[in-house]
Amino acid sequence: MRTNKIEHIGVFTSGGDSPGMNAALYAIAKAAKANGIKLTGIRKGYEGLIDGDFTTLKPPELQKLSHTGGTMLKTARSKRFMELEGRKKALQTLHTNNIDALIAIGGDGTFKGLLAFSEICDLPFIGIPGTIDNDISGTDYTLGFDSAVNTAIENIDKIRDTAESHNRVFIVEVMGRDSGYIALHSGLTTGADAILIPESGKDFIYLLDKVKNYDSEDAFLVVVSEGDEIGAELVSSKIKELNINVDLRITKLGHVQRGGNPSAMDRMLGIRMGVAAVEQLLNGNSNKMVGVLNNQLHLTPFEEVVKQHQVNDELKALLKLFSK
Ligand SMILES: Nc1ncnc2c1ncn2[C@@H]1O[C@H](COP(=O)(O)OP(=O)(O)OP(=O)(O)O)[C@@H](O)[C@H]1O
Ligand SMILES: O=P(O)(O)OC[C@H]1O[C@](O)(CO)[C@@H](O)[C@@H]1O
Repeated sequence: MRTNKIEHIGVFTSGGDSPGMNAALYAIAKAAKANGIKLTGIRKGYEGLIDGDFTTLKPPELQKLSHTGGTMLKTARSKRFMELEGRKKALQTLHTNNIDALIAIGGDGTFKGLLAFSEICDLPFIGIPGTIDNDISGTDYTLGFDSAVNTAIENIDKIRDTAESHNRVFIVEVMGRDSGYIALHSGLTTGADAILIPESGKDFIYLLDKVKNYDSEDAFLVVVSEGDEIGAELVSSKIKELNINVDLRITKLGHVQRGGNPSAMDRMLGIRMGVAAVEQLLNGNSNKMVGVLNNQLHLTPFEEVVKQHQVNDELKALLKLFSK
């Protein structure tokens, strides 16, 4: 535990934006003000940390933005921070501006960045998991995942309407990078006929078995994660090989899943984790991520966090049951 007094916190969002980031920033601003701490917003993730691209954050302004998607601090994927030279420049910027602690909201890449930074910088860092992918250990859900799933299901429901009207096969690709969480949640909750995720080797076999019996008098919906090793195009050609008469379309939902107002769950997650991040810094914690496990706030060291959050056996069993 650290004992140095913290008077000035810097906060930034990094990696892909995710709904709920603005709610977390509002909570951080509230908690900082309540504790008499100066708060500086760092724009464009690690890019702003390197360049000293700063802004002041005040609770009344953030209050009006906490229900919105995206991130008011902007975000970036920074090549320069991957290099030691960039990290050294960031360290210099922190010292020049008398920032004595950092809160980062981002995904596993962002926390890998903080781990690399901690080799040359001994200031305390706390992370908040903000990514739609839900691919982070140490929290049941990441900020933005619930909103992204809700956006995906709203769109898949719409696709079902047209698919049923035309008796078509639809392959809907959803985001998630290497993680199948968005596909699994959106596929199960929209009654998809098949769900393909990177974590399962059997899902494609279930699909082929099922599509053989497809009677062309109904819709057939496939939800495929972008990280699945087979991919939407190959799935399409395999289905056509089995049945050349199928009327098939591919829809890639893409970045629509990242935007939009955060769900109630993501707003609450942002508020809880934002306040906790400030409190944990003041408690002397460092190099840890705040998460929510079993509905309790939980701290996990960054080294643990960057190991991928796996789709668990219960969810895999559901995938099997609903795919057959
Ligand atoms: N090993 C590393 N060393 C230094 N910096 C890193 C490292 N890995 C990632 N970063 C920094 O963290 C940034 C954010 O990582 P990344 O682009 O992977 O997004 P992320 O935080 O995983 O979010 P998302 O899940 O939304 O994509 C990178 O652009 C890079 O600047
Ligand atoms: O917007 P970009 O940089 O193309 O990144 C897309 C990736 O970011 C995410 O939206 C969040 O990590 C992934 O689901 C997706 O693979």
